[in-house]
Amino acid sequence: MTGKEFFSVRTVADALAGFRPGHRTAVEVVSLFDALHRVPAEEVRAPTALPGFAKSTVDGFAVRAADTYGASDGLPSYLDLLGAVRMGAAPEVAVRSGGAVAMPTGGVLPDGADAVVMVEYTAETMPGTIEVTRPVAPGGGLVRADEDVAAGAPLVAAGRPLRAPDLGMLAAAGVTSVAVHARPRVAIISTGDEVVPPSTVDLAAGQVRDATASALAGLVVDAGGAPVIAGIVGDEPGALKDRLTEVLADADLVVVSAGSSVGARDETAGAVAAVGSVWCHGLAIKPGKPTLLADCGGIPLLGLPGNPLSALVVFGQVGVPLLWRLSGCETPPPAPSTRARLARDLASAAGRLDVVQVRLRDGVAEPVFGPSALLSVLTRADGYLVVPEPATGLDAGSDVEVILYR
Ligand SMILES: Nc1nc2c(c(=O)[nH]1)N[C@H]1C(S)=C(S)[C@@H](COP(=O)(O)OP(=O)(O)OC[C@H]3O[C@@H](n4cnc5c(N)ncnc54)[C@H](O)[C@@H]3O)O[C@H]1N2
Ligand code: MOO
Repeated sequence: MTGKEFFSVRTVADALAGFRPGHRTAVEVVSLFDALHRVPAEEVRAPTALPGFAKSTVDGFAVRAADTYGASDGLPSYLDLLGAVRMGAAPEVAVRSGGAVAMPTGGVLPDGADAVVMVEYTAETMPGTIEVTRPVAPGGGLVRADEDVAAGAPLVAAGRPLRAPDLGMLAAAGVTSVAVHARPRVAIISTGDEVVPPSTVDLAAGQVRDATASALAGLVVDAGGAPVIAGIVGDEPGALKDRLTEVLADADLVVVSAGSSVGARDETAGAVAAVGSVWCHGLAIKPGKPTLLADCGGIPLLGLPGNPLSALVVFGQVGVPLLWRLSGCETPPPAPSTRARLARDLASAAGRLDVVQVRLRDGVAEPVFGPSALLSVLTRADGYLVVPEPATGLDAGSDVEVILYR
């Protein structure tokens, strides 16, 4: 059909605000070793205080701080050496006024002590007596029993992906498993008669190997999802609808690439309309306008442009936040970024989000231009910048934020 236009074009901001999945994935309990970047389904509180005992943070001597006041190289404080604390054991001796107990870093602070003076500021000039040549303030050289976390205080928050230190904190608290949202299952369907599996050795005229599914699977994994490669569907009428019906039974998000433009064989919109309700057809983004968002009985569906570059850009802007939300995380973890100086003017249309690939050289962001038909535009880029929806462009020399690929 000719003369077709996109209907119901929406902005990316609208899509992020208004196209929200109603459901979250189920909750499962995983061990700490499987918990990195997973999203806790509930807050975890510390069963007990951490570290749980007042401990020395230096090698030295547990003392009463007041006994060291005014100490200097010229006029040291002399303290009786009362004993030593062993690592991993309760102190067998207390500190009294005028006394000191030898301490390893991490040892339990003996009763009566309120500070630990570093060994560097002491000397054992005669057996049984130490000289202290620097004063230490109360609380110096130690951490309190509840200084890391108080009993009952939050260890990790619900909805924030777990980072490596969070796993350490949970382990320290004796929490060895954690309830997280299941990885969203993302069914990835490629469409088009010309698209053949990547394993195809010899291509017939006009055939292309499926580049999009593998690349999308990478983005899905990166955003904590579980990709399910759901194959290639040809252009014959009805085929896509049948495949959609199958994959919708077992997916949290369905992604269909190609076929959502305005060409004669662009079947996606029709097939999607048969299994769900189309939320928008056409997104105000460049590249990536031929995008379709639909709700299929509570399962969000993303119809992406055929050009792999455009498909990946749109998935990054819309699919990735959607995936995080499905996993129970409302605000996706920020991608690493850097500031740079824009090398040249960039034009854009107001109301449209432009995603511009850039290379970075010595703090300068040089746009990588090229048609969306070329995937190499993405593989050559170090990152991308966004010309926001209200802007009509950016001037050469502008300070821009570049989101970095890793
Ligand atoms: N008259 C117009 N034509 C086009 C417009 C337009 O607005 N008016 N938009 C262009 C843009 S932008 C894009 S993007 C494409 C998107 O069209 P479709 O989503 O219908 O995708 P196709 O036409 O099927 O494919 C486009 C291109 O990508 C190749 N392709 C598709 N799938 C894969 C895959 N899995 N792996 C590798 N390559 C793939 C396909 O062979 C085509 O070359 O429409 C423009 N046209
Ligand atoms: O939007 Mo097309 O998606 O520019 O290549």
